[in-house]
Amino acid sequence: MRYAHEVGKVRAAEQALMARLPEGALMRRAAAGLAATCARLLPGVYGARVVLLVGGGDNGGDALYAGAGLARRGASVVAVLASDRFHREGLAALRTAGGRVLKAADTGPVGAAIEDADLVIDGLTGIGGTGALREPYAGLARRTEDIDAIVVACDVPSGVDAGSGRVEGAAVRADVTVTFGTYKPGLLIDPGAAHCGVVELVDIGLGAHLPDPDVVAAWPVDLRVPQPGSESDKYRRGVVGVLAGSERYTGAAVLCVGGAVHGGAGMVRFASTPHPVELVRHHWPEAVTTVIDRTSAALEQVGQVQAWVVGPGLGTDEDAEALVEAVLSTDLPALVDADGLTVLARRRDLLRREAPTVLTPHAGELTRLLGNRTPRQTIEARRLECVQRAAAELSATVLLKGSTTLIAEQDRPVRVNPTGTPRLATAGTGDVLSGLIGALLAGGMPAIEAATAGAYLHGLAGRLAAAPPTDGPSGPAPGREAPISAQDVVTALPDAFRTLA
Ligand SMILES: NC(=O)C1=CN([C@@H]2O[C@H](COP(=O)(O)OP(=O)(O)OC[C@H]3O[C@@H](n4cnc5c(N)ncnc54)[C@H](OP(=O)(O)O)[C@@H]3O)[C@@H](O)[C@H]2O)[C@@H](O)CC1
Ligand SMILES: [K+]
Repeated sequence: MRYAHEVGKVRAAEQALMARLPEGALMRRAAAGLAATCARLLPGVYGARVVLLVGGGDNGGDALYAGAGLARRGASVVAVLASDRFHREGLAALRTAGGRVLKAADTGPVGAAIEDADLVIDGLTGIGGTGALREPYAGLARRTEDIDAIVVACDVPSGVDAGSGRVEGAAVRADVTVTFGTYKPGLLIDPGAAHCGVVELVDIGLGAHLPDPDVVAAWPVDLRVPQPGSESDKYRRGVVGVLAGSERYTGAAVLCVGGAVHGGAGMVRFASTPHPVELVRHHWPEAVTTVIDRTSAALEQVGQVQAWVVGPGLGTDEDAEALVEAVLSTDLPALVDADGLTVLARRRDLLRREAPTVLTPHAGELTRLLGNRTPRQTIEARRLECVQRAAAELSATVLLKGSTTLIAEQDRPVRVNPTGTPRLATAGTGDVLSGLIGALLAGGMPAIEAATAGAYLHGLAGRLAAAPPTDGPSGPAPGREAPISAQDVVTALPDAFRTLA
């Protein structure tokens, strides 16, 4: 797992630790870690051309001390000061080590130094950055685009909001981000995450002073999907019931059952109106299908299951509402998606239940679920805060889809899915995800684990479908990317599961 803490908690931990250390010791630890990474990235430190972009706070101080360290090892270091304020001891250390200093206003020399640099350290803003970068910070951040130098962000790429990953204007795109003490949420959540490059964590001794994390990113070793044992039969492995599709919308049902069939359940039961049932039987003969009378919404017709998935392509009429109500009246884990969420937006009373409920909205669906009080754009810009609020308000496990999928449950760290790909933003992939998570729920996984593993496997399947590994001289490597369909994601799910073994 990668653990991230809110900025306030990072600061509190730093205060507690600083109180026990000599003045400036923590910054020097951070700077030493930063300099060590830079030294590793350079072919050689002696003679390397290094530019420091230095803001007015301690992030700039880190960069100055790291630059001083590199200068002492023979690098040619130039600091560019973005503000009249700067870390005085840091600048003095750099000067003593032989570093040179420019002001951001010296645009000619600054531009030339950045163009010629082998490595640029971005020390403009760290956890103290707020809102869109102002000038001259923004201009300096833009100057790092399309340059030959390796760009190393100090703690957080400047322009990225450390707490949320929000990017409101210019922001540095780093090759490597060296972060201190713990990850910050903005390093794990897009669009911020996409600005970080490779993230390296430098231990500065904060660990003992940090509380439980606020955000965690799951890695394959953390995911425990149910494995069939020798005693398993199809019923013990779990049966998932899928209620999806309607005479008008049929594809969603086929894709949702596809996700469920590949999710490791012992059996998939599918129930709908005649046309989707016919199509599902054709595509997935392994599913047990039932034509149900939508008006009665009697789930006994479908047979015994251990978890329900309801919603994709279901429609939003009264019959659909009756089905959602029937599912949420059971004492079984239930996942509600797509049209089911539109129904829930007008029937939030149905969420009052004991059994686990997983909701899988995109930003627009979450807007409706939250009573249209939070516009879609706000949800997209403040994904972390909104998913936490939704989980608390709706008393459910909420998986918010997007370029970084987030999964929240009340009083637990928010899970961040690290396997997303923009290729997954295509029709029908959400239906595959809901079927997949439903199968994992039926297999007995707790809701947050099922949602986390489902999002991980789904994202990975998308990546594998877009770029299947090809054999190269040094073993399998990702091939070139191609556009993918939701069906391709279904087909790649077994390969995604195999990576967990
Ligand atoms: N505390 C510790 O023990 C340790 C802390 N460490 C390091 O300190 C960092 C935090 O330092 P920090 O608190 O000084 O804030 P920081 O990120 O430098 O930003 C403040 C500066 O940015 C400026 N600024 C802000 N927003 C802006 C904008 N939109 N556009 C333009 N400018 C903007 C703001 O300007 P002002 O508002 O003053 O005009 C001010 O000058 C942390 O990330 C880590 O690197 C490590 O050494 C480990 C030990
Ligand atoms: K920075």
